[in-house]
Amino acid sequence: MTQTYRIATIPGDGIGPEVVAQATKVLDAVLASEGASAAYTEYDLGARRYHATGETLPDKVLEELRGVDAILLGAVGDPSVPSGVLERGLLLRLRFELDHYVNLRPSKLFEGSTTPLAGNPSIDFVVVREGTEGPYVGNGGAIRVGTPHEVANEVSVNTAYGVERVVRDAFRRAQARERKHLTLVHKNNVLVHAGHLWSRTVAAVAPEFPDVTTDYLHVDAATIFMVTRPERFDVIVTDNLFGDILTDLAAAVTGGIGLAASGNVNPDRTAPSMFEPVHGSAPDIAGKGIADPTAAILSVALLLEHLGHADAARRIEAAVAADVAERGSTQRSTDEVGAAILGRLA
Ligand SMILES: NC(=O)c1ccc[n+]([C@@H]2O[C@H](COP(=O)([O-])OP(=O)(O)OC[C@H]3O[C@@H](n4cnc5c(N)ncnc54)[C@H](O)[C@@H]3O)[C@@H](O)[C@H]2O)c1
Ligand SMILES: CC(C)[C@H](C(=O)O)[C@@H](O)C(=O)O
Ligand SMILES: [Mg+2]
Repeated sequence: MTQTYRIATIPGDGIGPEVVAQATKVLDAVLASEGASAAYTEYDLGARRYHATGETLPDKVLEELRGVDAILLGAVGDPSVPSGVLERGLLLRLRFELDHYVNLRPSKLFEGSTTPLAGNPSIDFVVVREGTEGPYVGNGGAIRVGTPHEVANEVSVNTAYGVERVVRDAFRRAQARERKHLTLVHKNNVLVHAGHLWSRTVAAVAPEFPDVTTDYLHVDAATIFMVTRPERFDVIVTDNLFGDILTDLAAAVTGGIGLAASGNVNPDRTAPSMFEPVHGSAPDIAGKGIADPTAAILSVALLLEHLGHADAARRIEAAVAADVAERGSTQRSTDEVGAAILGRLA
């Protein structure tokens, strides 16, 4: 029987639609070779919809999305919309409502990719970024706005439940990897309330995974090691904001933001997971046809892995690796990169 997956696409803003167009071609090709297919529903969400109707994520759309097998998102955010409106009202709302508590962001240095870290072929780590708590929850406010006496708060929320479930997921992922090493990244020398909850949780869960070694780094030191000794990392578990910042840095040292993929995963499968590049809508290059679609294509690999097609995911990664190895420094268009990767899958 042919399996048809219901895939929702949210191309979004800026370069989002450009990279999603390439990613769906790859998804179709790989699923076809597995005797499966994708039935797409495209959702027009983002700046255009906001200007037309004032909506960011209508409840009806959210309910429809709950019924799909997976979501593929391009990017959200546009200079014509006040900063935060789409990011919070659409992207973060999806992550929170669909309980994407594991924001999975792998970093691998593909041979031949451009990195400031010459001669470091062994970078291969994954950041498990908490996706539903921390300073992202919108627990804040401001008074006397616009006056010299303004006070603005953005309070980080860390629950024992939320920290434990993401820490346990990170341990599981570490256990499944060759090096079996987990690094907690936080700032428990200053953020003592949240930081100590994270540290205690890692210590409490560790005995369930006796073969996994652990260590701890303050986030500022973690940025040093990510540049000077990135090979020391295997699995990193960290909070929502530290994970956001660390994964842009990780992308920069492993071939650039154009290669960095992510999965907003609901490990309990109580709602669909959502896959998207780490990068944003890149207004500076949007519409020029030069965005690198590789991150979106590698996000499709994470999507396939989540749907149980691990071999297909590996084939996409191999096609990307082969393409990156021969890229050199010539600038290619979005279509050319997509076609080259697709060609290697044929
Ligand atoms: N997941 C998301 O949807 C997401 C992620 C990050 C930022 N954003 C939003 O995107 C907008 C722009 O944010 P930003 O400028 O801070 O980050 P960005 O990731 O959009 O761009 C940062 C830099 O990286 C470059 N870049 C990004 N993706 C690229 C690609 N595929 N190929 C080649 N170059 C690429 C851009 O041209 C830019 O110079 C903002 O509205 C922001 O909130 C959305
Ligand atoms: C746009 C923003 C809400 C988002 C985040 O901070 O998570 C982005 O930077 C990302 O990394 O996906
Ligand atoms: Mg980010």
